[in-house]
Amino acid sequence: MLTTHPFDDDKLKEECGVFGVWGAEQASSLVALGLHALQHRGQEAAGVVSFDGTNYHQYRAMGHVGGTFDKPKVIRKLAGPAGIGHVRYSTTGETALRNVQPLYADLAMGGFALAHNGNLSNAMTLRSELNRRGSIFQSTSDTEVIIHLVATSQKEKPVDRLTDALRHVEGAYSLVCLMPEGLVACRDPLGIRPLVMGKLGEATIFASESVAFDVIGATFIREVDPGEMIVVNDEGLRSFRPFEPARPRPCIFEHVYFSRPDSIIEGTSVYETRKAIGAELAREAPCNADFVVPIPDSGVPAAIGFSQAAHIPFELGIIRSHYVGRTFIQPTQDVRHLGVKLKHNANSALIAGKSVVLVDDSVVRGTTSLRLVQMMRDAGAREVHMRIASPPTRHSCFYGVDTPKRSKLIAAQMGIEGMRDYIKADSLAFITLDGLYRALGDERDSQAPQRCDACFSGDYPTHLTDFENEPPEQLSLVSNT
Ligand SMILES: O=P(O)(O)OC[C@H]1O[C@H](OP(=O)(O)OP(=O)(O)O)[C@H](O)[C@@H]1O
Ligand SMILES: NC(=O)CC[C@H](N)C(=O)O
Ligand code: SF4
Ligand SMILES: [Mg+2]
Repeated sequence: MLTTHPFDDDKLKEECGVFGVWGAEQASSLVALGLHALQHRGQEAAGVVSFDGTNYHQYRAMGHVGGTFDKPKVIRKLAGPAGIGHVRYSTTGETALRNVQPLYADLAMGGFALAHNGNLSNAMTLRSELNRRGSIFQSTSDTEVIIHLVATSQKEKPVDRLTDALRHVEGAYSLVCLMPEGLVACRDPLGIRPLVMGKLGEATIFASESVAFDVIGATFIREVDPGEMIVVNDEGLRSFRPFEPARPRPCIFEHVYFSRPDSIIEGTSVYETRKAIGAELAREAPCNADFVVPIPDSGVPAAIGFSQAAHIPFELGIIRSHYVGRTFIQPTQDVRHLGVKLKHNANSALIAGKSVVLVDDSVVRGTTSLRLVQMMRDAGAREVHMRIASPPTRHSCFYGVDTPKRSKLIAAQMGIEGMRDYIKADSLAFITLDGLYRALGDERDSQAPQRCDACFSGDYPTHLTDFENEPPEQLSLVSNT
């Protein structure tokens, strides 16, 4: 059986990445490079659709970008000066070729290709209605609902049909589309998922994260604003705001874990923000230890910030193998437990006899913490403390991150002392939600939070129509942070 991660069940499964180009020679080669830089956002599958002025060309495959889109014969077939691409981690619909994006449909208005990062929280409800009215779905992904809403809209112009469609959906969407008017980029009114705009020569580019511009030498221009739709074609660029204005609620977890540290979000380096979070954590939950040890990869910047603020040396007490990517052929059940050492191993010569404070960005099921605390002890650590650079993850995400059900989130099941006991650490502390906002340069407004922080607070910024009948133990709208 193929899986996307050796410990597949234990993880927040990231989200998706989108990329779009208008006005470049062989746009698909830029799309492939951009998707490569966004690979951390989705490793299940990747796809590209290009437009040569007359025809659309498409290619989708399971697995990583490299391995498919590094082949000249694949790129050559994706002809034309415009292209969009997607890397997927599924949130609705199984991991199968029919759900791999960009989705494409020949509509009465012309070709329509769509790449979506996010998740719609009323997709099931809309799908049943559309089914009843005769729509025939080709996939099980929430994203396809948008295509049927565009197809059945009564509006004249293609872009108006898209706007009309999006007025019916709820949840999170950062989209790039190829359609008769050109390349269209759009972010939901709350701006839950990121989307940025750049330039390379005459070409206009959109991407989930700015790091994708770096790899192709493009210049960052600005973020696509929450609720903004931008249409790019040979006549130029047109921006408009077709939705009711709303107070933005961008995802706070992008800063903590999802985005690459070399990306810039909301004008700030993700790396610097993570260091600031680590420093705030050190102030809120100080700890005496010989070393600060990061849990690679994503715990590293927060650990550097913690170490600098606490004046405790930073040491690589856990070494991460670079040969365990996130695509891995799962070993047989009896050797599966050995897998943990494939990714992380103790630097025993450093650790023996020392007290360490492990710093990680988040705890989901607690598997990583449990294994690594034990690994430190096996390596002879005298004391093992654990500090986490986000508040306890107590609620599931419905906006494009594949979090486990609440019943699988360790912090939804027990308090901090219970978790400390479970992972067998000498001490355990999480940054507070207010502390996290402080590290981001804000003071959290508890009546109207400036960001989506629902996985910590339970304060979901949209209706969750499809989940209204979930049992309360799976879904709680009550804040208990
Ligand atoms: O409590 P758990 O269920 O174990 O999940 C939490 C862990 O998962 C993530 O790391 P991951 O290994 O996915 O990726 P990374 O290498 O980018 O840190 C996160 O950084 C934590 O280390
Ligand atoms: N993680 C995502 O953004 C996924 C996009 C879409 N909801 C899908 O499942 O394919
Ligand atoms: S629930 Fe959490 S991960 Fe999901 S969008 Fe909100 S803050 Fe981000
Ligand atoms: Mg990690």
